[in-house]
Amino acid sequence: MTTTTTNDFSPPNGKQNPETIYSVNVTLVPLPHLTDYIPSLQTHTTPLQHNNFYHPSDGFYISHSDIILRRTVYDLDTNNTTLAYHRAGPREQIFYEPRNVRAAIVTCGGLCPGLNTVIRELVVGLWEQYGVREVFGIRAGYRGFYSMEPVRLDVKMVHDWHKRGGTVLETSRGGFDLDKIVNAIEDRGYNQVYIIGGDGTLRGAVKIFNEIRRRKLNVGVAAIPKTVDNDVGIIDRSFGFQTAVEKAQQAIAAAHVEAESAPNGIGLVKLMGRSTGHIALKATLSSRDVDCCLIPENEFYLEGKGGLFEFLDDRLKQNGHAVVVVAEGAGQDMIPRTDAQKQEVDESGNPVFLDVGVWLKSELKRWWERDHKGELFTVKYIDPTYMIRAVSANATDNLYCTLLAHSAIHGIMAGYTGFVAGPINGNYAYIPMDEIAETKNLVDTRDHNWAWVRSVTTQPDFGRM
Ligand SMILES: Nc1ncnc2c1ncn2[C@@H]1O[C@H](COP(=O)(O)OP(=O)(O)OP(=O)(O)O)[C@@H](O)[C@H]1O
Ligand SMILES: O=P(O)(O)OC[C@H]1O[C@](O)(CO)[C@@H](O)[C@@H]1O
Ligand SMILES: [Mg+2]
Repeated sequence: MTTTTTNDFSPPNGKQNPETIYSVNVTLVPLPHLTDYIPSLQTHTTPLQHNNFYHPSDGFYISHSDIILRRTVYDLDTNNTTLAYHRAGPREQIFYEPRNVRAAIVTCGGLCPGLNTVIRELVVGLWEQYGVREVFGIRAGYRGFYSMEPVRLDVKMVHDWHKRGGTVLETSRGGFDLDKIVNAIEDRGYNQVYIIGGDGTLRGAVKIFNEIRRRKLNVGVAAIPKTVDNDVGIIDRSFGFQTAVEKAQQAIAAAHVEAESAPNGIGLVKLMGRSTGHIALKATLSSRDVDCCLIPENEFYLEGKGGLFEFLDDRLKQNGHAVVVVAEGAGQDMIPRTDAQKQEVDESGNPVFLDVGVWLKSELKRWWERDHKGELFTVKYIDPTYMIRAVSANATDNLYCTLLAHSAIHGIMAGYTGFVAGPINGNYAYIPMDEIAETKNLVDTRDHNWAWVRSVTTQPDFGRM
């Protein structure tokens, strides 16, 4: 980056000095590489050089000095800094002989549209672009490394997997046993490990990578972030999220039809989002049928001035119907629960939620009975929870999954390890796993997206302003 600076940022007369140069301070985030702990590793020219379908021309190969800026928007009046990451893509020199590669692919955590596409494209990319012939699917998540026989994968087998929802390899929660997993990786002779999963999976992947590095194993580890909730930070969005939002709209449309077809009808839709309201937010913005969107990042209340009931009372008087979208993680603190329920966690240690939709439906009915006894009223509750994530990916997500998988392969082949492949401002980058495992992408209720939701719905701010 240039270091020349000037403080003359004044364009009001429309005449910007064409020679003005501004500066941005860039800090390049170091990316782990196998040669950090195995300095003797040999390089090989990539087989892409002789691939019938790729014709490497100028600019085809990415070099170690190609970077992607984390921030692309700057205010020239302030002292600007940004992090930068190594750019994803094929390298001319690689650190594996393809015929010696034994790759393992695992999917962990909940389902997400596009999982099968990522698996398919890892197999196809390794096979077609690099000539790798030993690719194994680990069954049923992390536990599969040490407790099940792997499945041998080939291009023919995975041919139509992108058309299928779920994960053909199967997935699970829990079962993370670091020693057993890394022992299995060693014993089975895997030298490339591709891990597809969400925040919990990424935290596990960091531990696997650290243990592999501690043992100085010649094994590259890459992760591809997966979460229908879109709660992984740094990257633009997670795959499958758009498909899920699209699917969620069908539920909202149905809730709207039900609500407007009844006197004082309320359509209530619960959408996924354990601790983030991204699906609810984007489905609300794109549907425009929603009167109120409730998310975990913005606490709400029911009774009194500025509460949900007062708002719905007005909306029913004005329009005769209303649609409420609630993210599953919203309002959890208001739902009465037993001590045992308070302690409940799933096999991965995630808290188990009570059904906010069921609770809200009964609270709405209680409110109406109390304040409007004798007047017609109906609440139609739609819970499409698993329907929005159990579908196959849409076209955009399928293409996205392909680029993610191929980026991961190129990175591992280039000797990088302990990284996540993902897009930052539209460009694919390699991000150290530990950095991404520590970030969380929450809805920022101070930014324009949430303001937009509020302006579209005119819902209350629940005391935030
Ligand atoms: N801190 C951690 N350290 C090691 N392993 C972990 C950790 N957290 C979770 N895991 C393991 O990662 C796997 C997936 O975790 P989890 O069930 O939380 O799903 P996830 O990856 O967060 O995906 P999602 O939440 O999108 O469904 C499980 O096998 C779990 O045991
Ligand atoms: O698959 P399970 O264990 O029912 O978990 C459901 C959770 O998984 C997710 O789909 C992804 O984390 C959440 O939205 C949801 O809370
Ligand atoms: Mg998770």
